[in-house]
Formats: sequence, structure tokens, C-alpha cells
Amino acid sequence: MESSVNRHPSIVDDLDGDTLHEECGVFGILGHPEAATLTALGLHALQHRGQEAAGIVSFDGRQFHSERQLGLVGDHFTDPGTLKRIPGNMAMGHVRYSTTGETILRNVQPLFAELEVGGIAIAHNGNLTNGLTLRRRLIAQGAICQSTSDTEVVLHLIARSQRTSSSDRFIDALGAIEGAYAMIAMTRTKLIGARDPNGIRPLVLGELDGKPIFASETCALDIIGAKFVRDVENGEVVVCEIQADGSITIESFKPFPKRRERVCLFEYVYFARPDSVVAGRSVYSARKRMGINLAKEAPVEADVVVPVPDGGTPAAIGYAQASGIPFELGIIRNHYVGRTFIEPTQQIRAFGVKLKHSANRAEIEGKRVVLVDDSIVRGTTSVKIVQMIREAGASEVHIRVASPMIFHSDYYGIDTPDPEKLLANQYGSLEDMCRFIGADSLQFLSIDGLYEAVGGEKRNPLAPQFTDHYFTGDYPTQLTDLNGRSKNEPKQISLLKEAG
Ligand SMILES: O=P(O)(O)OC[C@H]1O[C@H](OP(=O)(O)OP(=O)(O)O)[C@H](O)[C@@H]1O
Ligand SMILES: NC(=O)CC[C@H](N)C(=O)O
Repeated sequence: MESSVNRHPSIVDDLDGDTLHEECGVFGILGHPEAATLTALGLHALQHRGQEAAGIVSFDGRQFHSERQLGLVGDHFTDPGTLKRIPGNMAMGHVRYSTTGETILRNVQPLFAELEVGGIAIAHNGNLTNGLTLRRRLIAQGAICQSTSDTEVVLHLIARSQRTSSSDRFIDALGAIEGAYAMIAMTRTKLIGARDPNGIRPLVLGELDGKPIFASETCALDIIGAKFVRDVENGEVVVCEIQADGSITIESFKPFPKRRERVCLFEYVYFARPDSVVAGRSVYSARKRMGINLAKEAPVEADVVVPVPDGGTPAAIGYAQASGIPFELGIIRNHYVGRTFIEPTQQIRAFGVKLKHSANRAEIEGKRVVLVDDSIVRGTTSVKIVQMIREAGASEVHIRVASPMIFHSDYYGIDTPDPEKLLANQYGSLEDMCRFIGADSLQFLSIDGLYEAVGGEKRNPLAPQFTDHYFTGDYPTQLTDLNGRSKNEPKQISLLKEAG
């Protein structure tokens, strides 16, 4: 396989995009007569985590059913006809933003396989840092991969496990993978939720009418009136099973060597919905505190604080409260355009920013404006917005960013481009970055200011409380797929070009 790939550089070049991508959302429910509908609603609440594709797999006591489509949850799963095709009292689903493997139907999750022990569906948020290494090994051993997604290797590992039960096989497979995962699996009787040993990606256990639920974020529980039970812990595998008498048992396993929890800071900065509680911390409150700390660290004389919506809004509220400068919606966001940060190409991203924001001239004209955003990655948003605010008559434009500068790529799912495309790496100094963006001043929140906002204390350099590799270069896991990889080597391997 590898050598064939090397013989077809034009095909693989095509597949090897310049960016890493993020995110995905997972949801599953066991033992509920409305399983598929509840899953569709849960996925709708998680739509911000992935907009490329959505899928649901259900089990009706006899057969599994699968509906997987490119596009938004609402595009497909609001149709009663579609929901009728996924019957049963257990269901799980996924919203995808690709990190490994193209945006094509065969990569859309949940992925399903027929094994010796029966059918199994899996859905994954995160990215494996040894996925390609495992995939190559499996293919050399005769595995036939149906997708180009990193997640598929888990199915092959389950199939090859010598353990008897499906949950033991799943645990066996997880033991071989490295990187970030919040993963759910569904068999004829079980719904299983697991988090990687560092707990990089979030996963919660909830409950509705006594039936267990797994979801990426608490906002997916809220939408269906379900109760939050607890977070799935880092390195934990929770197995929920329907017994012969219809009762449901829940067992917890900690099969992996213990590691310190290091939730991804970017969940708090950007990804998670502000009304979610991630690892016991309100995302909204954390974002607001980021703004408060930013106002303390980087004050500026100005007339109005304007958020870059939506991501920058809670931090801007915090900045305004701490600085005493009035908060105004000086930029209006068109809600019919997706998140620019997670669209697949630079061209579409730039286009998206223009479609998405417009200046509210009445609140800007003649004023000294502090623009607050959650992050600067490539700088696409900032450049366009500063220009737009100036054109609307602002006398000064100061940018305040509620997270530190991003210098390093992410391998756990975040859509950071190659390091040289990150704005912080393109310019040697803050002044140069500021000049490029066209602002009067530019300041970022410090790493300690961010830690304090999220976790209440400064970064412990000996044992960081979160993963912050994009700011610091401190990666919490092995990066096996990168070892010895040349810069131009493709990140994924596929010889089949598929339409749509
Ligand atoms: O420097 P850049 O490469 O432009 O990326 C950073 C921008 O991307 C995100 O906004 P996005 O438009 O994705 O989402 P939002 O509407 O949820 O804030 C983020 O909030 C920043 O504004
Ligand atoms: N963003 C994600 O979590 C993606 C999951 C998986 N790596 C995929 O590409 O399908």
C-alpha cells in the first residue's frame, strides 16, 4: 500500500490538505424508545463541533440501522422518514469535522463492522497520533480498510483481539492507540463510553428516564432535558449494558496506566459551547474570566469594547466589566454562515469571514474601539474585521485576544494549519503582527492568565493542569506518526478518489 501511494504522488497530494482539523461531537443513548430522535437532538446541540457530516446508527433488537450523510444534522435528521429508518431503543451518533481522512461518505461516522462477536458501531472525537502507523501495520497484515479515517483502525483492532466479550475487545483496542479520544461504541446490548488517559477531549455521562447517555458536552443533555450524572474520567471506560430482564447495568473500568488529566484548553477558549460545563467548569464563566484577566494584563484607553462574535463575546463582556469601558455589539454576525475556523480551505475561510460579520456603524463611528476575540490562528478574521471597523469610521482599533499566541500545530484534532501558516510564526514580533493586521495595538492573554481563568491557578510548569501544546509545544502524548516523517510525506493514504 505504502509503495503504491508513493507511485501516485498526484493522488496523495490531493488528499494531504495543509491544515489539521477539528472537532467532532458524539452522542449515544441506551434503552430509550425514542433513541434515534433523542440522538438527532443531541447531535443538533453539538453541531458547533463538526459541520461536515452527521450520522446515526441504531439497533432494534434484531438488526443495526445506519444513516450517514454529508452536511448538517438539520439537513437530514429532521425528516420523520429518516428517523423511521433508524428504529430501536439504542442509538448513537456523530457530527464530524475531519482530522484524518477526507470529507467523503465512507469516512462519515459512526463506523460499523460485523465481527465474530456481532455488530459494533464506533464514534470518535479526537485524533490518533499513531493512527497511520497502526493502519500501515494492519494493511500489511491483510486488513482491508474501507475508509481513510484514523478511527477505523479501532474496528480492526477490535476484530483482531483475542478477548471474548465485545467490551474487553474494545478495551484491548484502546490499549493500542495513542492520542486523543472521546469514543463511544455500541453493540447489540451495550453502549460504551471511553476517554483517553489524559482526557484531552470531553465526554459526559447523563441520564434520561433512568436510561444512560454519553455526550461530548452537557449542552446535548440540556436540549433533551436529561440529567448530568458525571464526567467520564480520563482513562475510564464505562460499559452500560441491557440485561435479559430489561434492566441496565453500568460498570466502570480503568484499564490503562494512570495519567494526569489534561483537558484541552482550547475547549474552553473556542470549541465548547458556552452553556456547557467541561470537566466541572462552566465554559462561559471561564471565557468571561479570560476577558477580565485580559483587561488587567492589557488595558487600553478606549470608548467601546466590541466582541468579535460569537467566540469573543463572553471574553469581551469580562473585558468591559473589568475595564469599565462600555460593551456594545459593534459587529453583527450573520448566523447562517458556519464557523470560519473549521472550514476546510483557506479560500473558503476568507470568504466566510466576509459573509459572516458586518459592522454596526452607529456604535463604532468616531470611537476608539477595543476588539476582543478568543484567538488568532491564521489572522484571517482579524485582518478583515479591523479593515471593516475602520471603514465604519472607528478612530482607533485595538485588538485584545483572550488566549496566548499559537506557535505549534495540534495533533489531537484542532484545526491549526502547518506551523509556518500560523500568524505568530509568520511575524517575528507583536509589532509586526499588529502592523499586518492593521490595528493600532495588539495584545494576547498570557498563559498564566488563561490558566487562572480556567482552573483558578497559574500553570504548573512541572505538571501542567491542562494540555496547552499549541501555545507551549508541550505535547502530552507520543507523536508516533510524526517520528521520522518527512515534511512532504502524505498524512493519509487513499487510492480511491470518491465523488462527494
Ligand atoms: O485567525 P483566524 O485564522 O481567522 O482564526 C481565529 C478566528 O476563528 C474563530 O472564529 P470563527 O469565525 O471560527 O467562529 P465563531 O463565530 O464561533 O467565533 C475564532 O473565534 C477567531 O475569530
Ligand atoms: N474531529 C474529530 O474528532 C474527528 C474524528 C476522526 N479523527 C475523524 O477524522 O473522523
